[in-house]
Amino acid sequence: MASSDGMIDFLVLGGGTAGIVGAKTAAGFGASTVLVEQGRTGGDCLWTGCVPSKTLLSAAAQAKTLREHTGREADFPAVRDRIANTIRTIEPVDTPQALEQAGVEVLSGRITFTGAGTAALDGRPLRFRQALIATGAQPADPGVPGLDPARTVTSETIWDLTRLPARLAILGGGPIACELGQAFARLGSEVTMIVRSRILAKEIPEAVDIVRESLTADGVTILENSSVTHATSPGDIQLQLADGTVVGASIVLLATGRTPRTTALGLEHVGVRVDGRGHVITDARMRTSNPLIWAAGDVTAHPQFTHLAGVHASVAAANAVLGLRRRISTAVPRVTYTSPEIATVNSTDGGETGRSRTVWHSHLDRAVTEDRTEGFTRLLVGAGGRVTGGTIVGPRAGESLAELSLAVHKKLRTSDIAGATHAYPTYSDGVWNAAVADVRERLASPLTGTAIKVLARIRRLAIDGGRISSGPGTRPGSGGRR
Ligand SMILES: Cc1cc2nc3c(=O)[nH]c(=O)nc-3n(C[C@H](O)[C@H](O)[C@H](O)COP(=O)(O)OP(=O)(O)OC[C@H]3O[C@@H](n4cnc5c(N)ncnc54)[C@H](O)[C@@H]3O)c2cc1C
Ligand SMILES: NC(=O)c1ccc[n+]([C@@H]2O[C@H](COP(=O)([O-])OP(=O)(O)OC[C@H]3O[C@@H](n4cnc5c(N)ncnc54)[C@H](O)[C@@H]3O)[C@@H](O)[C@H]2O)c1
Repeated sequence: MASSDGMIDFLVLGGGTAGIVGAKTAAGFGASTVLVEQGRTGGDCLWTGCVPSKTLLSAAAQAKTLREHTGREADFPAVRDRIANTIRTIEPVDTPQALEQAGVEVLSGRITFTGAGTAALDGRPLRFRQALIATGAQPADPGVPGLDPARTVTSETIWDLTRLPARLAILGGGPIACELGQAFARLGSEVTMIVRSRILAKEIPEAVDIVRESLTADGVTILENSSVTHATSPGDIQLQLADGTVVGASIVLLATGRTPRTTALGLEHVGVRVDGRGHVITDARMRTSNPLIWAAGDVTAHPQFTHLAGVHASVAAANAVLGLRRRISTAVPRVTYTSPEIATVNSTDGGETGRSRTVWHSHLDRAVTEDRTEGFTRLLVGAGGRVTGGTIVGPRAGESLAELSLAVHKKLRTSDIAGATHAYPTYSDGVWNAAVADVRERLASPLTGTAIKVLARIRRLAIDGGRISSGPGTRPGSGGRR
């Protein structure tokens, strides 16, 4: 909270993941901290992002099983109730009360900067020493002429639908489109995705091919390299595509990317620069072009993930309050929670160097026992056998990713992973087997092969020369010496 002279040490703009983590970190270091939120604390992740979408995916997987086993359809209002319950269960850690308990004063309203060290909260002046911009992002509007707003939803409003759409058209092919598209198809909607590029353009093609096949098997029609020119809606919506195709829909979901919330923040009054798309520019310490103003989360140009929002905000708050020079990690993990999942760390289509080791899940015993052999585990390996990244495709691939993320973050070698025993049979065996394959191949190099032969020869000579024997009284671990 603000000190007695009204000066705030650390002012946080926005109460999503970045704002909450940044504020709690700063208050934990003893800074007088004020967080301002214009709506509900908790942000996109809790209310309209990760939490509802992962619950929906889980409910949709159960709906598919129900239909396959009984022919019965899932009850959409029950799915909505389940989402609301999940949010209610997770919400308490993000409430203003939880923040106040952590020593953060929470103010409600819309904030803008007014000058150096000053801001206005709905007209009320505030003074601060340092600030964190954590105002997030919102769905981009692709601007389709003729689209009926009453039958158009985004990732923010799709959760208000009271009935399952009979025909759902989705503009976009990123993680939002793929996750929600698969979920609604499994719940029983007829889903068509219209994508300007290919789906999941950041992921490697072999991974995307598997997910595309799975989406198609669930009944999703995917129209890639397509764009909508305009819409008409006498009766159902008709989306006119550039190639002449017409897609009919009862509801249209816009999932064409997210725009940072930087307009009307008064950034020009504090010298905070933004890039061409409106993202706040930061350095690797999360400092903006104003050395006393920091930024984290979707408002920056970093990838838009909850885990990055939290970690980057914590780095920003520690640097701001304690004057540290911490830098953000370059290991960036991400998971797309389709079935199967694509889990990746530092691997992008076209951005890979060094060698790769791939274990196809047709050779992974856990995948075989579960009849889910469509995926693979790929390790990217750099100089000296260091793990530089990787991609895993399969059920719960995100869980096996943790080991790869640690390996990349700590610059571990494949021999480190190979040397750690992994429980059998697990999907993590894929990471292990790929690491073992890499080590084996390196051992097969002429130099290492010669060294191994020399060692084996010395051992043989020692046994033949009688210096080591298996006579009675030899203790295990004594090296066999008598
Ligand atoms: C459908 C969907 C699914 C997702 N799934 C995942 C996932 O599975 N895993 C993952 O890692 N990420 C996921 N994401 C992304 C994740 O939700 C975001 O990266 C994360 O929520 C960003 O947090 P943030 O704090 O930067 O922004 P936000 O959560 O958007 O918080 C910003 C806050 O600032 C407030 N604000 C804005 N302007 C002002 C102002 N002027 N004054 C006061 N307050 C203001 C807003 O009201 C908001 O509460 C998903 C996103 C979506 C849409
Ligand atoms: N599992 C997760 O971690 C998760 C899940 C959902 C969202 N997110 C985050 O939210 C961000 C936003 O997701 P997103 O899927 O909206 O965006 P995105 O930027 O990842 O993908 C946008 C997609 O829309 C397409 N597109 C753009 N304009 C179009 C148009 N006019 N017509 C048709 N297609 C068009 C692009 O080709 C692309 O496929 C993601 O980048 C991700 O960081 C993460």
